[in-house]
Amino acid sequence: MKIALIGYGKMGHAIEEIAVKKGHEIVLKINIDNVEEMMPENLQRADVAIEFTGPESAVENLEKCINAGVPVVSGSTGWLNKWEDIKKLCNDRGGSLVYASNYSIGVNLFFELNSYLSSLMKEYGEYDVVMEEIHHTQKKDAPSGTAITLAEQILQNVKRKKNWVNEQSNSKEDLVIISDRVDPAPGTHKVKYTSAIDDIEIIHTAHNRIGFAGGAVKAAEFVVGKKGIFNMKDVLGLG
Ligand SMILES: NC(=O)C1=CN([C@@H]2O[C@H](COP(=O)(O)OP(=O)(O)OC[C@H]3O[C@@H](n4cnc5c(N)ncnc54)[C@H](OP(=O)(O)O)[C@@H]3O)[C@@H](O)[C@H]2O)C=CC1
Ligand SMILES: O=C(O)C1=N[C@H](C(=O)O)C[C@H](O)C1
Repeated sequence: MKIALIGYGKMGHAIEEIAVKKGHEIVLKINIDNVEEMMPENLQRADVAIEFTGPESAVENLEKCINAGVPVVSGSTGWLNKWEDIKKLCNDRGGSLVYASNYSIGVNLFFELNSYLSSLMKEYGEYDVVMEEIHHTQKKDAPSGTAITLAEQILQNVKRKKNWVNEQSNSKEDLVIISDRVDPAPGTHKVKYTSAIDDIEIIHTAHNRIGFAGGAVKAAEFVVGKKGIFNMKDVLGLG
């Protein structure tokens, strides 16, 4: 598989290492200093683009890939206020897109656990729920994309919470997400249910970026030859 790497930072490097070990070829590397090379004829040399840049650049990069007719796997977080626009563009152009706030298998299993635990907790109003995410200090967005996905799962089930907030709150209706920035934390997510009697806590701790990068390469292998919009549940067959 020929891969265009859009964003050659921490994740771009980790993805390159895994992709090359699996026998894939990196045919284009785009970073902030050579964005002008991201033209259709260059993108079209790849079977798939993998985009990990950041909140400010993701939307434009996705538009370029979709308009060039190149399937794209995006991991950038902090841009989902533009999700509907990207979805429409992808559908209108008959394109291919995989998006996940977190590509690691462990976090995707954790999502299943979080969803199940929150479905149990819908009946037990004596439990409050709070969240915490811990990442390295270079991270540009807060809360993390993964924390938002976890919060949305909880809000779907625990109806006593009305919305998430990224600050301390005295309102029982707010699902509080605390964001901590500590080096070199690759990514820790905690969901804690507390009552006067006991606490129940689930935690996922990434030890490095290998899980995210390996999942993104898996998603790229999955999307080549397919049309439409997919997520990691599709890639992993989690139904
Ligand atoms: N979904 C998932 O599983 C994961 C998602 N992420 C997300 O991926 C994104 C990138 O993370 P990470 O690799 O750690 O960040 P880095 O800052 O290490 O890398 C981002 C890279 O993108 C480059 N860049 C910035 N703007 C552009 C642009 N317009 N075109 C091309 N390249 C550009 C940056 O260049 P420069 O440094 O020169 O600015 C940098 O090299 C973040 O949004 C993060 O939250 C991270 C890990 C896992
Ligand atoms: O920026 C990061 O590093 C990470 N970002 C993703 C997120 O915002 O959830 C995934 C992972 O936690 C690492």
